[in-house]
Amino acid sequence: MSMVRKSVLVFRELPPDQLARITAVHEVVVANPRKPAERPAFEAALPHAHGLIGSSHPVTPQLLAQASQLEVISSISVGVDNYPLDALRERGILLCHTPGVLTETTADTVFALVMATSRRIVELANHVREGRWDRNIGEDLFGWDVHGKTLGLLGFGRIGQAVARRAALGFGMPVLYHSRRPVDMPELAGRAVHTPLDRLLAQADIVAAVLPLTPQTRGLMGAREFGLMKPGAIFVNGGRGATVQEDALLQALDQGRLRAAGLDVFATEPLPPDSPLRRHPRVTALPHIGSATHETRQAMAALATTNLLQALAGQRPQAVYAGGA
Ligand SMILES: NC(=O)C1=CN([C@@H]2O[C@H](COP(=O)(O)OP(=O)(O)OC[C@H]3O[C@@H](n4cnc5c(N)ncnc54)[C@H](OP(=O)(O)O)[C@@H]3O)[C@@H](O)[C@H]2O)C=CC1
Ligand SMILES: O=CC(=O)O
Repeated sequence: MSMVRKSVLVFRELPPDQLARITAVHEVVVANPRKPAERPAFEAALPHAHGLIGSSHPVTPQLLAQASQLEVISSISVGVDNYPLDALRERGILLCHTPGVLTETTADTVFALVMATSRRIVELANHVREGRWDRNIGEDLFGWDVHGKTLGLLGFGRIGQAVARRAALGFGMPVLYHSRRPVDMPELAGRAVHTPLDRLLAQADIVAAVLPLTPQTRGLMGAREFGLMKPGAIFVNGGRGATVQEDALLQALDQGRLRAAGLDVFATEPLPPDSPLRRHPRVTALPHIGSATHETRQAMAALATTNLLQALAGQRPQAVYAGGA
């Protein structure tokens, strides 16, 4: 690695072992701009930073304009919707991310939401916790089978395919998927079928979105799309909240068209206190925990640190999303 000491701004907590890898080589400021007390330190360090590493905070073009020395942003996430891609390209700044290391964990989370919504896990656990289990439950509390149901996947990249494997191989579910290009997945040998969006929505019992947020996917699921879903279908989102028009989702739930929704991601995060999604009886809401296990967050931090150090040493980083020479 390069012996030239550069300035690194860590804008989200990093595990100590990864932070130590950076401080061994570079000057480091740790300041999370989401914490008011740390905001001044973040702003003071930004103009000198050669590298940024972190996640969750949107790097706006205005913020980028203050970072005149910047060579690389290393995001501790696979999604890159928090970054101004055009401005980064114009300035030749590398954007690195963490694909692959979080795929299986995020697929587990998506599948957990499929199970939780279909079998009413949270509602029934609360039934016990709140002391309402005083006799055998009746039909009003029965759930719905997952095995054998048709799963419609919006997005069929790394995570979508990992969800499909769980569904098709573990639960005998036929899988339909929507993406711009068909994917050859011999492992599923015809059990995952590339399907136009409208047909997928009309045929799937459970629709799970694992899409990146882009100008094309923003608001993809609106009133028309929820209206095409089977009456009583379930909707799950493990990609990005803003791919869904939340008002339309709520309306589909309230009108009884959708049976339930399982959501790990929201248009605004954390979910605002007055959001009806917080307490809706047929919504299982999680605080964006797709990749949040000890093992996976450690692997993401390690990959992001490697990306950063490689970029600052003038090497091609392991996982570049965009930019650079
Ligand atoms: N909940 C959480 O904590 C997590 C959420 N995520 C989110 O999941 C997203 C997906 O991750 P990953 O699977 O690794 O990404 P990939 O890039 O591997 O997959 C993206 C998929 O989306 C499809 N896609 C992209 N644009 C469109 C479009 N306009 N219309 C239809 N399909 C489209 C792609 O296919 P094609 O290009 O052929 O259209 C591809 O199948 C991330 O970008 C991130 O936002 C990721 C990790 C954790
Ligand atoms: O949402 C998480 C990510 O890695 O992207």
